Amino acid sequence: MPSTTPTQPPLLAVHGLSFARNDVPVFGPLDFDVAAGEALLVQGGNGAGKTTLLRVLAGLLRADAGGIAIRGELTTPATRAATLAYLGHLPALKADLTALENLDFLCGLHGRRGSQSPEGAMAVVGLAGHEDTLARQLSAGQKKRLSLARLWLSPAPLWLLDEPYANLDLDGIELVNRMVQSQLRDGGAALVTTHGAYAAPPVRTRLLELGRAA
Ligand SMILES: Nc1ncnc2c1ncn2[C@@H]1O[C@H](COP(=O)(O)OP(=O)(O)OP(=O)(O)O)[C@@H](O)[C@H]1O
Repeated sequence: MPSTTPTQPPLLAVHGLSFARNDVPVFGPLDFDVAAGEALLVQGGNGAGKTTLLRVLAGLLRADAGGIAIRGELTTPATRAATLAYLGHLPALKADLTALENLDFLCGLHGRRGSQSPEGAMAVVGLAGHEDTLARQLSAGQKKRLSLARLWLSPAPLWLLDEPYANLDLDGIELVNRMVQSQLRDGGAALVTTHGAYAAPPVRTRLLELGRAA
C-alpha cells in the first residue's frame, strides 16, 4: 500500500464565503486558502469589497454564508484573537497617549512576541526618538508606522493588512514588504489588500481578484 503523508490543514481556509448589504451582494461566494509561509494579495478597484472581506475574516462583520477555518477548525472568537492581527484603514491609536504608551497598552490587550520590545519595535519602524510623542501629534505616515510597530509586536501568525502602503513614503513601503517577508519566514502568513499600485512583497504570493459581486 502506498504510504500517505499527513497534510497540514492551511492556516486559513475559506469556503463559499459571501457577504451582502441590504440584500445587495458585496462579494462571494469565495473559496481560497492561505498556507503558512504564503501571502495572498487581495486586489480590486474601489468598492470591490476588499475591506469588507478583511473585516469579515477579522470577525468584525458577519458573513451571510460560508465558513472560515483556521488550521482546519471553524473559527471562534478565541481562535481569531490568538491567530489574527488586523491592520485597518484607521490607525486604532489612543490620541492622548504617547507612542510608547500606545504600544504598551496594545501589548496588554493583544499580548506580544517574547523576542520583541515596544522600544525595539519603534526602532524597527523608524520611529526611534518619538517614544514620548503624543499619538495625535504624529503625521499620518508616522501613525501608520506606529500601527505597524503594534503589528510587529503581535504574536498572531496571520496578518490581515488593509492597504498597508497607504500614507507611507518609499522607505515605508519597503518596510512593509520587509515585515511581511519576515513574518512569512517565521511561518506566518498575510492577506494584503491593494489597488495594485505597488509591487507585491517579494515572497510566495498568490492573487485574489475581487470584482463587483453579481
Ligand atoms: N459602512 C458601510 N455601509 C454601507 N455600505 C458600505 C459600508 N462600507 C462599505 N460599503 C459598501 O460596500 C462595498 C464594498 O466596500 P469596501 O470598503 O469593502 O470596498 P474596497 O474594495 O475596500 O474599496 P476601496 O478600495 O475604495 O477601499 C462598497 O459598495 C461600499 O459602498
